Amino acid sequence: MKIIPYQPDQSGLAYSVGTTLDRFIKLKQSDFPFASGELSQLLRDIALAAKIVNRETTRAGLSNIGGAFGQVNVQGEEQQKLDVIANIRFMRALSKGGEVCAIVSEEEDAVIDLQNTSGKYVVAIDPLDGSSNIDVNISIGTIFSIYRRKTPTGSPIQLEDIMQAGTEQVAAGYVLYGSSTMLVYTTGCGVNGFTYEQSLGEFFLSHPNIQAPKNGEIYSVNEGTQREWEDGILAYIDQCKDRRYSARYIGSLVADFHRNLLKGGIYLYPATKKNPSGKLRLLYEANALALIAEQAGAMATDGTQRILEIQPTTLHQRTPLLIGSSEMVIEAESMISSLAKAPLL
Ligand SMILES: O=P(O)(O)OC[C@H]1O[C@](O)(COP(=O)(O)O)[C@@H](O)[C@@H]1O
Ligand SMILES: [Mg+2]
Ligand SMILES: [Mg+2]
Repeated sequence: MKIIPYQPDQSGLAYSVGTTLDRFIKLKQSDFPFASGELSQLLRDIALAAKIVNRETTRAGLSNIGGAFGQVNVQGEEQQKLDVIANIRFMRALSKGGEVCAIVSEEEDAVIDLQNTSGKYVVAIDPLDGSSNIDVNISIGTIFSIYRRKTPTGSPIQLEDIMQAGTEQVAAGYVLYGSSTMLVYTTGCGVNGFTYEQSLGEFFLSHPNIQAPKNGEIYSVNEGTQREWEDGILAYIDQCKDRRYSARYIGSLVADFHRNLLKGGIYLYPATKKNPSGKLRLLYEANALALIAEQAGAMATDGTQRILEIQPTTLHQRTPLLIGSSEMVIEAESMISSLAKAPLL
């Protein structure tokens, strides 16, 4: 009988493709020498809620949870039933874990104080992104940002715990409920993507150390709003067309961002007459994706300023967003600054 030693993975990484999210989180905890494991547990709580929301989204067409909820949220947008369900699922997961003291959600007017003064973390979340796509079976997502609270634990939460710039995020991620379900996140040490294996109920590492292409040939913008763009945006999109780039726009930020992150491209949601500060929300849409973009070597700006450096002043603050391959974002930004801003029609 021959006995041979097990040959471990040759990649040189402490983890390899096929590693479960749980195991990966545990291995990565050593990146934070003083970490107590609470952030790791929080990421697991989010992953659990994502699995539940995944279950709800995949059967929405079969049950009575598709369609409008019959109310508008604080932004004046019609809530879908799944917006409300996803919000409940994430709220439950985040409040039960014990690591979180406060939550900012797209679906809640005010900050939700969990009355858990020992919780170290604040979470900002868009529980269901791209919800207008639910009933037509097109990819949707969840976006989250995690901040460490500024004030000491044991004391009531304060405004400064909530109103933190994106640079203060300790982790951020998104879940994409698409042709497969993926969870992509960063803790500031690169970006990793996990694909959900439904029958096993596990997320597995499928996209280790994601690196965004520096350049690309895809532009993503809602061209229906073109009449309201400033000159710099018009000129940049014209140039994309001159170069015969491909136009790709799903209308789910997570899905549009994810495609461009992997393939190379730029996503733009500029200011328009209807949305003079842009449409996307700083705290629970732009910041998380901006951190992921930067960690993957891409960029995110509002046209003049790095998204992560914007100091929020209101909870549901909006921002113009240009995000994606670094060379494309730099070019768009320079066209915006070189062309005098024409007043919006
Ligand atoms: O329909 P528009 O104006 O192009 O807006 C699309 C954008 O709005 C959003 O749907 C907003 O997200 P919510 O569904 O979470 O409100 C983004 O996902 C998307 O990129
Ligand atoms: Mg959204
Ligand atoms: Mg939403």
